Amino acid sequence: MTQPFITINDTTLRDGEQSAGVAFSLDEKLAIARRLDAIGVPELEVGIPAMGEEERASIRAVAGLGLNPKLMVWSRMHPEDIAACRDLGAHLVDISVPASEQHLAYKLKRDRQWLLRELPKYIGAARDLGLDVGVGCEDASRADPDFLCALAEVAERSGARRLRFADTLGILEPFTTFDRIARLRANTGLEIEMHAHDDMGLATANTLAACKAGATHVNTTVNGLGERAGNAPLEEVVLGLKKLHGIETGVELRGFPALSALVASASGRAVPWQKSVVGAGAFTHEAGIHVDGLLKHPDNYQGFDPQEVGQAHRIVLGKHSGSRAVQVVYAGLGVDLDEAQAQALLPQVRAFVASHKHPPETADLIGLLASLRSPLHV
Ligand SMILES: CC(=O)SCCNC(=O)CCNC(=O)[C@H](O)C(C)(C)COP(=O)(O)OP(=O)(O)OC[C@H]1O[C@@H](n2cnc3c(N)ncnc32)[C@H](O)[C@@H]1OP(=O)(O)O
Ligand SMILES: O=C(O)CCC(=O)C(=O)O
Repeated sequence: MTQPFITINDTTLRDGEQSAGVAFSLDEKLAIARRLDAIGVPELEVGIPAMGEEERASIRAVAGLGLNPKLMVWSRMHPEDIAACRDLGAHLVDISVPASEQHLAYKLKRDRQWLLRELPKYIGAARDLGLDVGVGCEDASRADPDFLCALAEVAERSGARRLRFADTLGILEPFTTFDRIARLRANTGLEIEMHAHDDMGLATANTLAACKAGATHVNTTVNGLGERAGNAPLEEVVLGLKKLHGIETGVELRGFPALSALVASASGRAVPWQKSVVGAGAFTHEAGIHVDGLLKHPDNYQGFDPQEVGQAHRIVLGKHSGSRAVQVVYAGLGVDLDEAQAQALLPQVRAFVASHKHPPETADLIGLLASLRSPLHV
């Protein structure tokens, strides 16, 4: 079943900040929230009130911005945690419940009956605070699917509106994700929110599969920040939904470079060069055949136009360059080279990259040309 629209619930400010060693300042949180709003992200998970007054103050401050996104906070099944969500300006609370036997028995030392019995009172307490409720099924991927359906039934009956399916350990693959979400979809009227982790590099694939199976909401983080290997990256999920499934999110893709740079700086976690969509290398070309093909027609070597995500193709010279690329790069410097001159430069470009391990910059290119034109090379 395909949804025409999926609601992005971005958790950069909650799970993203749980990335080991990351701690946003208040100003950074506000700047990230503003920019997520500016590109049209409709929901933000903004923190954990039980962490203390500083965290609550930051949640109030985000709420005080009066932005468009609905704000969600995260809570354990603790009366004090729920009480800490009072008057923060949040709209929703995700009440996290251990859904697997592993977590029930070895984390909380409880059993299924306890959870089914206790859950309604926490949902009721949160509803009494005027909050909408999502039930966050932690470790849902290892939970008994029948038990998840039972949890969904109790949650729905008790006034929750959403069930979060968390692949807490990032152990699912897309086919299983599809089956698990489709089964839930067939058994509950609740909104279903997919929360994926990238331990096996499948967070985006699992998120897209969940959407195909009937999930209505998905969690993302900018640059894929988050616990361990991170969460499903916002930029990949929005692009994948649009390009692969024709599903809209209302998120403006061209805003990604600035958002990515902001979160990289605030988190102290550089974006990997090869990172899809937002990495510096994601649209950089060196190989001669690719550059030649790209120049003849962009669609020869692009799956989508980089301008759609606020980026542009960049051509650099290197070990795998061909003469066409040499001519184009030098033309960019105002130097016209004929085919023979370009061919003559290729060995020098190769030698440069072999010794420097990076493409020649403008000054290097001028130097290479000068040495070619020096008497030694005539
Ligand atoms: C998979 C996820 O991302 S879940 C979100 C995890 N995020 C975080 O942990 C970040 C914020 N956490 C914190 O600041 C702190 O851990 C706090 C304030 C929440 C709690 O701190 P402390 O009271 O010192 O507890 P501590 O962190 O050592 O242990 C966690 C406690 O929560 C309990 N707990 C864990 N999940 C739940 C839950 N869903 N419902 C109720 N209790 C839970 C654990 O069993 C443990 O309690 P115990 O010591 O009685 O066994
Ligand atoms: O309990 C939840 O809401 C999910 C928490 C989470 O971040 C996870 O399980 O990875």
